Amino acid sequence: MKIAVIGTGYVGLVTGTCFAETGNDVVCVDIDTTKVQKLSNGQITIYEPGLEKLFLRNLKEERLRFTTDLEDGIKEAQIIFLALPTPPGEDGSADLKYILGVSDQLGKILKDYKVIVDKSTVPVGTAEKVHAAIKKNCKGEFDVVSNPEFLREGVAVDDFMKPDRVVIGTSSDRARKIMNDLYLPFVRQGNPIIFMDERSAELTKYAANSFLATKITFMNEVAQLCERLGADVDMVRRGIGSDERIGKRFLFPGIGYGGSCFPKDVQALVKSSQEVSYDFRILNAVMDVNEKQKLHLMPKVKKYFKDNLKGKHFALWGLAFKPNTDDIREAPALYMIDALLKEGATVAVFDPEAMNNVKQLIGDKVTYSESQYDALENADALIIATEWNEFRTPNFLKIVTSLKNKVIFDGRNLFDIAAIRELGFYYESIGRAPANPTK
Ligand SMILES: NC(=O)c1ccc[n+]([C@@H]2O[C@H](COP(=O)([O-])OP(=O)(O)OC[C@H]3O[C@@H](n4cnc5c(N)ncnc54)[C@H](O)[C@@H]3O)[C@@H](O)[C@H]2O)c1
Ligand SMILES: O=c1ccn([C@@H]2O[C@H](COP(=O)(O)OP(=O)(O)O[C@H]3O[C@H](CO)[C@@H](O)[C@H](O)[C@H]3O)[C@@H](O)[C@H]2O)c(=O)[nH]1
Repeated sequence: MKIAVIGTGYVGLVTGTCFAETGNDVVCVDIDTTKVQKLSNGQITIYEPGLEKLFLRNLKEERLRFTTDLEDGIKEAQIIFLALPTPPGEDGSADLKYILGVSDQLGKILKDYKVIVDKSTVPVGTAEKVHAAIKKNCKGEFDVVSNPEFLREGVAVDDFMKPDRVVIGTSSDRARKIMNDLYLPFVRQGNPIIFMDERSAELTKYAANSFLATKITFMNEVAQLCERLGADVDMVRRGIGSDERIGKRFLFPGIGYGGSCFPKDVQALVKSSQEVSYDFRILNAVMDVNEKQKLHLMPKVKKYFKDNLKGKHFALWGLAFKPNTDDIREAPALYMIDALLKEGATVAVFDPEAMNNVKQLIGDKVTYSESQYDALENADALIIATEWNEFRTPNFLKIVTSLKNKVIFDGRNLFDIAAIRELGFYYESIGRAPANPTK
């Protein structure tokens, strides 16, 4: 099939590459000239495990190409995916200016029948708005389909190639058949393509993200209780997660959920609810708890240093909002950095992939280290914000020799309490008793 993908960010690039990988001809369109130039020259623009290999192979096979010219990009396509940003507007609702702007342009250039697919996360009713925006200028035939994307960053290729399910919202039989043919290679292992109406598909995406954010937040509140009641959240997590009705996944407490999706999508669903006079109370609580959770380590840090962080120097491991990505959107680490700097401390950071993005955002407010161990030089304590694998079994001897004090604040519960106690560290984590608290 011939496919166009408009927007070549995390979702667009993965979508375009994976469709090319199953033999389709894909043209990706983006307004960012530098990005299109780099991609056309075989230079990948995001870090996503496994993506570069597929990207290069399909570029070489000429099943994947990039352009800034929308008309050229879509002219042969039977299906046009919109993988455009839907950032929060001033009031927290999803801003549809990119989606509706491109829809408006499409209306002026569509000639023969095409399926326009909302891949972006968009509020209920957007398919109708896209339809109206295209229809305004268009005499040709087209259908608008909602096909929300559920991939996670860091495992995006796997999630896309082997999805738990594909959700397709359409009331057109013609579009349904085309979408079914396109996705068949991805669901051969038995996971379903679930067809529904457009509105239900749009809501499914927000409900999924909000449910997962609620699950994490619930565990973060359980962790708060554990700290106050002398229980261990890891034990409680295992105890409840083995009940199949609850499930083992997404029960890991930490310094809050971040990323480009959960924070904005929970907020957008609350806003959509308000617009139909419904107060989605549980989600208001989720947002409130998560805001506070991002700084959950701060009182512990301040308490250890007797409420005076002025002149203290910290090593911070992990900047990306989660491991295996360079994405720092709404990363809890950034909130920690901000809070530490406000207290008069200095920070040396290390992240395997996200340092350039942080440099672009906050420049020389922190120092950037060559390795996780360089960051420790002369630091008063180590803070861990992201659970990259290389932080899980570090060389503790190097940590001991570089740090001024044997002190670790761990926002992702990486270490075994008994082992770290043996090593003599003062160690604070989430929902577990501190190790060596008297030091
Ligand atoms: N990032 C994820 O993991 C993820 C997963 C599922 C769904 N989503 C949703 O998918 C959508 C896209 O997210 P993303 O993370 O890929 O965004 P992104 O910011 O990484 O990429 C968006 C791309 O669109 C381009 N763009 C903007 N205006 C354009 C225009 N007029 N024409 C062509 N290109 C244009 C930008 O230059 C950018 O390259 C959002 O709605 C998001 O909520 C994201
Ligand atoms: O047990 C857990 C699991 C995750 N997180 C945090 O939750 C955030 C989001 O993690 P994850 O969901 O793995 O990453 P995303 O790439 O943001 O993916 C989410 O958002 C995407 C965009 O909508 C959806 O497509 C995915 O299905 C959905 O999982 C991160 O800050 C994680 O640290 C936890 O704190 N505890």
